[in-house]
Amino acid sequence: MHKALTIAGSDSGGGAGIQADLKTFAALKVYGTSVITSVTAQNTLGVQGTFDLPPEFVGRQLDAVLSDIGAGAAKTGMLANAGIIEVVAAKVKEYGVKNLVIDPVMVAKSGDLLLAREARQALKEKLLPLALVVTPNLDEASVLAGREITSEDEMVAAARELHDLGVPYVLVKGGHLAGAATDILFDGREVRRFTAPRLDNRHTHGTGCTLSAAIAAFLARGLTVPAAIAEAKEYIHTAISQARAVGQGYGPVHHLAPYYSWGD
Ligand SMILES: Nc1ncnc2c1ncn2[C@@H]1O[C@H](COP(=O)(O)OP(=O)(O)OP(=O)(O)O)[C@@H](O)[C@H]1O
Ligand SMILES: Cc1ncc(COP(=O)(O)O)c(N)n1
Repeated sequence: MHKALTIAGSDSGGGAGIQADLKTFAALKVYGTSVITSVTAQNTLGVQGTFDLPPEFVGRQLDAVLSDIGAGAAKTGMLANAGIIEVVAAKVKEYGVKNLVIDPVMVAKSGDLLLAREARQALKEKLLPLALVVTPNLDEASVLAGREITSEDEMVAAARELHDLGVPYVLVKGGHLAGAATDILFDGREVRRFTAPRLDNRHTHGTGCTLSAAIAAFLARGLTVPAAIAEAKEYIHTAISQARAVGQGYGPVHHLAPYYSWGD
């Protein structure tokens, strides 16, 4: 059985975080396990509150999953603070977790902080070197590179710089740029572009979470990184194209669960 682990925050609204990741794993027929870092009170309008779990308890969840079930691939999302980043890094090393996808979540689409500002350095120094793939959006790439990234050329330059930090595959996502939705992958040798037509749909809550979970799911299934990204890109494109209003704000993308459909 293919297995993937998500280490992320809970979104009570069901659109992002752990919930998006587990829906993605299920739709891609990968057995999903979860380690919750923080519980958010959240809906389609924004984040009303966050309650971070003690790092020690995040560690206990990691021990529970990794000592028994294991994971062919793992992803991280919201990590909340430096204490949690440190315990995740330690356990990834202890259990030799392979195929780690890091979605360096910092701020929700609604503008709410999901990672303490003072933890950004810990993310860069302690966790990034353990990643196989990192998937920053434009804002996250700007923070990690230390300057504004606003064009495709700058995305390529940022991908090269992040690769120099020791990440084998850097995927800078261009979802927030105008025009086609193009993501740039740098693997230390060549630059590859993954492009899809831009969809005119405001219901894009959880796109980043879903993309990184889909990459982890396809890695767990044994695909190479470029192949996993190509498949994940197709998955997120379809998921955005089928997204509907749920609640009054930005609705979640639609997960293509194999055994049921929306109904009415
Ligand atoms: N309107 C759109 N049409 C097509 N693809 C899109 C659109 N918006 C985002 N994408 C794609 O969705 C994926 C996620 O990209 P995005 O830049 O939105 O990530 P993100 O900002 O981390 O997401 P989130 O806002 O959920 O944290 C990328 O592959 C991106 O190209
Ligand atoms: C628990 C959690 N994790 C991640 C996101 C980012 O997703 P988005 O940028 O689509 O709000 C979120 N809103 N909540």
